[in-house]
Amino acid sequence: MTHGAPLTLFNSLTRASAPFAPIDPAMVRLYSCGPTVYSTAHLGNLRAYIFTDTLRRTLNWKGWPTTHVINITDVGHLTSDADAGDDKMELAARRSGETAWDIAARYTALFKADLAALNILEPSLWSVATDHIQDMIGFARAIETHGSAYRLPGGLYFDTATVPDYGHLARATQDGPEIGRIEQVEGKRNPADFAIWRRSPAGEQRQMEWDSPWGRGAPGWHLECSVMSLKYLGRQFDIHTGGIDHREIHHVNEIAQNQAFTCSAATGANIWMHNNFLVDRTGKMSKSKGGVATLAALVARGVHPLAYRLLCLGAHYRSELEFSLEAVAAALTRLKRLAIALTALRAEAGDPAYRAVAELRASRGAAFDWQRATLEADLSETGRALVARFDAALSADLMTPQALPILDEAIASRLPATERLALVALFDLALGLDLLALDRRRLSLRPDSTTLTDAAVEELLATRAEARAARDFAAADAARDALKAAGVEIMDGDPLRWEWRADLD
Ligand SMILES: Nc1ncnc2c1ncn2[C@@H]1O[C@H](COP(=O)(O)OP(=O)(O)OP(=O)(O)O)[C@@H](O)[C@H]1O
Ligand SMILES: [Zn+2]
Repeated sequence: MTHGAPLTLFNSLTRASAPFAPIDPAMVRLYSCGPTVYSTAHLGNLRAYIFTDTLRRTLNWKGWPTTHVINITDVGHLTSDADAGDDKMELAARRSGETAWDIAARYTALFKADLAALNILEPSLWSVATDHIQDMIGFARAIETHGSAYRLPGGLYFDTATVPDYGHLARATQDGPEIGRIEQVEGKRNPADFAIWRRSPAGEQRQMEWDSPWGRGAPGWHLECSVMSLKYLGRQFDIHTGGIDHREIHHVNEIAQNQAFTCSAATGANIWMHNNFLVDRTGKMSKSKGGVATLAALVARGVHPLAYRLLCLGAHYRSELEFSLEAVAAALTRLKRLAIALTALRAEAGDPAYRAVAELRASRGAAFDWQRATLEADLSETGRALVARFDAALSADLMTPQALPILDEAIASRLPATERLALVALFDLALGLDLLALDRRRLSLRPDSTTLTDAAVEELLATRAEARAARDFAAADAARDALKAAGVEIMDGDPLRWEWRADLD
């Protein structure tokens, strides 16, 4: 059963939005290009997964169960997407002195922790590239047998002239096609041809290398995603996602390989969706930039991860989003206001346990039919109208910036508290802000820059209260100033009494 308005999604293949029609309504199949685990994901990378989580939750919200695969790229991604440079993993290993395997394990774990902190649902499957080397060799052999690949001293290369309409995805979305901007290699048949399998250079030993019909070496990054998506989701599945940088090369080459493998014009996925960049004043956020660009760095400043999720939801996924500390601090303030309203609402409603929502983390892509049936059972006409408007916003290519104000409207409405709480729980199925568990205490994170402990704050507050009682205003002011200087927000008359202020310096 599907709910509400028809879901329209923007397809980069056609440059147009169209109503979504699943291949199999009993299971929508979704693949997201995963992280290259050579360093900590930056906030831009994480925007890509907040987008896929919103997509996945929206599909579930509409009543479709999903199988969602995210891969882990732990080999084969070169420093330039244009098929040139070093393998990012090998380079990181050389620089740090750790093994490439240890680096992959560490950054995979950190990436998963970041996703959990952002309340992103676990995919149905994490597929790790180095667990699929034999599959990749088999796939590449098939491509070679079909006449779409040729051997050069450097390895096995894909012949882009052998597939129909090579580069369509990039051209469809770009005025001046630049598909040929790829490493020049002696013997390549076409400028855009790319490596499927890279031989380890003579006399050089990679940490990650395997035997293959084309010599000892490693798979190309594009090959990995073709193999893992088709293996788990079938030769034609519903939706493939990635950042907009993948639209020009990586996904173009995945499509070409899929066509060569299946001997057809089919691209592998019906819909290719791309999130736009998180940018800062200097342009696209990328791993080479230091500073505040990671989730851990935000947390160190006392900014809760869900504030970053809210910031992302406040922009449409196809728009650039400019990151600044001020913007994420404003999102934190907005989240705190929500927390205050929701704490009051829970108290008023008598805290019914919406276990269906609490158990979402384990849902692994189940349709939200169960939760929705429970939560929508007793809605009034006004409540149903709010749900319909929220649904219409989401259904218009995931227009979260228009869905968020409807949440505020529901909370501020004159509906009974239990109904307002049900609406919050419903909307949170799609928004994933963990709204029922939000409280201000949880949102108040101690910035690393502060010199005070919680106990020291309590002590200074007690000193201030005593000084005030004794009408020693100088001492009271001194205590207040010390607290302020250490990043404490004093909230007289508030049951919380104080909280940490995010450090924006
Ligand atoms: N600034 C950004 N904003 C949004 N998405 C991004 C940004 N940078 C990368 N992505 C996306 O993040 C996902 C993970 O990419 P991956 O881990 O391979 O990053 P990367 O290419 O190594 O990062 P970088 O571009 O910083 O070197 C991809 O879908 C990629 O398109
Ligand atoms: Zn990919």
